[in-house]
Amino acid sequence: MQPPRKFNPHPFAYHQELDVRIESLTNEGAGVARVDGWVVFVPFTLVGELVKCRVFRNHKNYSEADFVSVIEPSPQRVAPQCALFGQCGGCQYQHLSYEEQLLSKQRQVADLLRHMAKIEHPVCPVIPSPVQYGYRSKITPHFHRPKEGGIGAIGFLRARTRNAMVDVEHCPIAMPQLNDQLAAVRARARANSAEFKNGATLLMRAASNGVLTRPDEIAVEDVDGVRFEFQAGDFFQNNPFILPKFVRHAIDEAKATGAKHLVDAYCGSGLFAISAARDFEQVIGVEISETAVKKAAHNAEINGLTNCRFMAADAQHVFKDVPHAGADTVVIIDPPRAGSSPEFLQQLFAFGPKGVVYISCNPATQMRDLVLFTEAGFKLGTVQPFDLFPQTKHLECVMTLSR
Ligand SMILES: C[S@@+](CC[C@H](N)C(=O)[O-])C[C@H]1O[C@@H](n2cnc3c(N)ncnc32)[C@H](O)[C@@H]1O
Repeated sequence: MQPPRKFNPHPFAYHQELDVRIESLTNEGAGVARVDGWVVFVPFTLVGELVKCRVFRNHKNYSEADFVSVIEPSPQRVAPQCALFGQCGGCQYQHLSYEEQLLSKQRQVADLLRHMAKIEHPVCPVIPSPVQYGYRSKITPHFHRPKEGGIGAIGFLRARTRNAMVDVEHCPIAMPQLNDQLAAVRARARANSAEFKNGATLLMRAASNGVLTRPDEIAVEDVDGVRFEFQAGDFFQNNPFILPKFVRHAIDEAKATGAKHLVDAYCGSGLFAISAARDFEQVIGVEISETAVKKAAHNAEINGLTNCRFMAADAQHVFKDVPHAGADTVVIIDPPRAGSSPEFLQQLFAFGPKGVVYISCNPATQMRDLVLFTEAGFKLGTVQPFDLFPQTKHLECVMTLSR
């Protein structure tokens, strides 16, 4: 096999096979081995295992290798349910028992707290998802620009590539009703390949009113007796099985601050604001997507709530419109993966809320923001991760901050 043009041949040759013992896992779940002190990363491996791997890249002070086979398996190794596990970039943990997945995510949060935020702080055990396969309510299979022969692979990004797709006929982490319709959705795209000048992303959203494939269709979800309507293409949490516990925790933490009022920043179609409305005198939500925020106002109405107000704006603008003192108000923030903006945090700190419940699907940006919270005089309370995404490296973390 010819090495790629820029391959650095030190210390290993291209595709050189090594037998290595896995000593630890990185934050993102890849195995770490050492060969005469030189670090080699091998994905899909577990601590203690002896594995065969194949080097594909040497960096300045470490190498990356593909996993080839297990020579001595860990007792925690389980059989992946997906035939594409290892090829598809969607899942990283199917080979790991569920208990170990949870422990590894708890350790990941503690490590990030230690290394990024420089805080030694207890992390609660990760709340498990009641369903560990067949839980995802939304999938978005993608395909590249059709060539003369029509559409190629329809599926997800191939592991450790930036652009290659792996063809996915069945996704075991998706809800069964999505898999039931996946063949038809794929066939429809292929039959209409002439319509696609470019690649495209297909939408499949399972809601209580069926499987929706058009972004402007209205999805309906019930979360703990509260009805939510939203556009199928807008954001909504992807694991309905864990949602009641997850939402309850955020609200209980917000209530425990003793604040009378709630601001829900990055509120989407109002999941936290509306679920919490009966626990607070006044609730204000802010969200940048106009379609989502319209639905939030509508959702307050259909649930018979009259104490909620929603604004379509960049989150940082909410504070000038809050008629209450910061000392009477708690803020829930649930920003996208990039985290909050410095402008938002400045406004938040100037407002001086009684407490903040910070929900994030990206613990790295959450830790970055946490440093600014502690510098602004906030004290870290409960750190509670939730496993919204079993079989994957992703996790959701709820941090409570008080002044
Ligand atoms: C992780 S989602 C959370 C939504 C909601 N809390 C929920 O759980 O359904 C993040 C939301 O932030 C919104 N968003 C992104 N940037 C924003 C900004 N600068 N200001 C306000 N909202 C923003 C997105 O449209 C999205 O709805």
